[in-house]
Amino acid sequence: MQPPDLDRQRPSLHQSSLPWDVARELAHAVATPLRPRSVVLAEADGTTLAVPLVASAAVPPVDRSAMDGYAVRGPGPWRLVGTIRAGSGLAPELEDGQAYKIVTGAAVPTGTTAVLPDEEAIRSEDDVAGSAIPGRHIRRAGEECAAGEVLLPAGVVVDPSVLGLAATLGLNRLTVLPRPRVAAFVTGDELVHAGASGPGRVRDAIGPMVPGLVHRAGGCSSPAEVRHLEDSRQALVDALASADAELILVSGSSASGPADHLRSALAELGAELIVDGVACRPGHPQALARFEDGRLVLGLPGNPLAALTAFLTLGVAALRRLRGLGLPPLPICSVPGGLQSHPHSTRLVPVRVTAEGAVPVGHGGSAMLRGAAAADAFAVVPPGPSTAVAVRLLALDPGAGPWVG
Ligand SMILES: Nc1nc2c(c(=O)[nH]1)N[C@H]1C(S)=C(S)[C@@H](COP(=O)(O)OP(=O)(O)OC[C@H]3O[C@@H](n4cnc5c(N)ncnc54)[C@H](O)[C@@H]3O)O[C@H]1N2
Ligand code: MOO
Repeated sequence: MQPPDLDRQRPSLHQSSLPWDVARELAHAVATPLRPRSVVLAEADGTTLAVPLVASAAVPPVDRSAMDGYAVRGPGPWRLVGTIRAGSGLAPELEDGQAYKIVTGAAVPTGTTAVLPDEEAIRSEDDVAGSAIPGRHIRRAGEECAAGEVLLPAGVVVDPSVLGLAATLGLNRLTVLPRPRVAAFVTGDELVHAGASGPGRVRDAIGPMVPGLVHRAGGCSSPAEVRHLEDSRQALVDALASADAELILVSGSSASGPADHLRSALAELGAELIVDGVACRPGHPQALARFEDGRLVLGLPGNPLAALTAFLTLGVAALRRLRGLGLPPLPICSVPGGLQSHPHSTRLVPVRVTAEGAVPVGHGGSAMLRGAAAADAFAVVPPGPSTAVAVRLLALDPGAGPWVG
């Protein structure tokens, strides 16, 4: 049974639209951080540390050579007594006047007073001479950290350097907030997934954007998870009811046309509509809803640029909270030529970020991606009667650091 009156009972989008900043903050506030779990390092990239990263032992664990050369004891010349390779165990103690040939990173024998680099060594058959400054070229045990030292606080995003550090510490697993799972559905009977657009056929431009956006925003999805749904409320209801993900994206179906079923499907499933339109251009029909079980549904407008701005506005905010992260302030940048404000809506204008400031690239209409493809960020132009000469930047890459601009 379809409840056809649900759409008519709604206030118009213009009445229910929230200011852009309010909508973004709300999307962040309504999400609940995921539960921490232990994952192997290979699965931890992009997750969030749930507990501080603590050194279980000193790094390095022993004094090591920082150069290929000779571990020596006392003043030279030294008699060569052996060779220490990268995988050699600890060599016997050095005595005054003795030297070992050694490679970078190998443990220096007890008693070593310095390492003499190859290029500073004067070699003869069994001896080596040169000027070895005491303590030079030895990486001391505990130089990087002592046992028990807190290296990173909880809340840090795990990136390749964190993974390398964890491995250096001898860890095999990390306790993290995992990447949120994101399911995605594109709707529209006119959509095709190969070949060109034409009368009655529109090439899907949103599906191909989703996996990369989701990954950069710290979620996980795969191309196989972007499913095309026929334009029917029942198909949408079934897909929403069974989607096993913390965030569900639905593109199209967000406005008030005969095939726009998102809001009525959400109502039928008892979802709470949290954002019902955002006062921004493009992207104003975007919506965010929450099921009782906590799953969030983000309605992306069908126009591709509007879908992109909606994901970067509400989707990224919700994902950050699911990952246990705050909503970072957006960097501010000057606009040399100024950008005209809209009287009631926040404008999101594709710009390139240059040394001179933000430069609009044009082609920022809601149905076109040409501007976004050439841009680094959206300039966030607040509503009002004026021309903005400085704007906040919403990065097109949601994984980019806050120093962008
Ligand atoms: N009476 C009203 N009509 C519209 C309103 C409104 O407030 N009142 N808002 C307009 C705005 S703004 C937008 S944005 C769109 C949003 O429409 P829907 O989310 O319902 O999406 P559709 O109607 O399915 O499609 C709109 C447009 O985008 C094309 N499309 C859809 N999906 C894709 C895709 N995956 N890849 C490429 N292009 C796609 C679709 O063919 C349509 O041309 O509504 C306005 N109308
Ligand atoms: O605001 Mo629509 O989202 O113009 O494209």
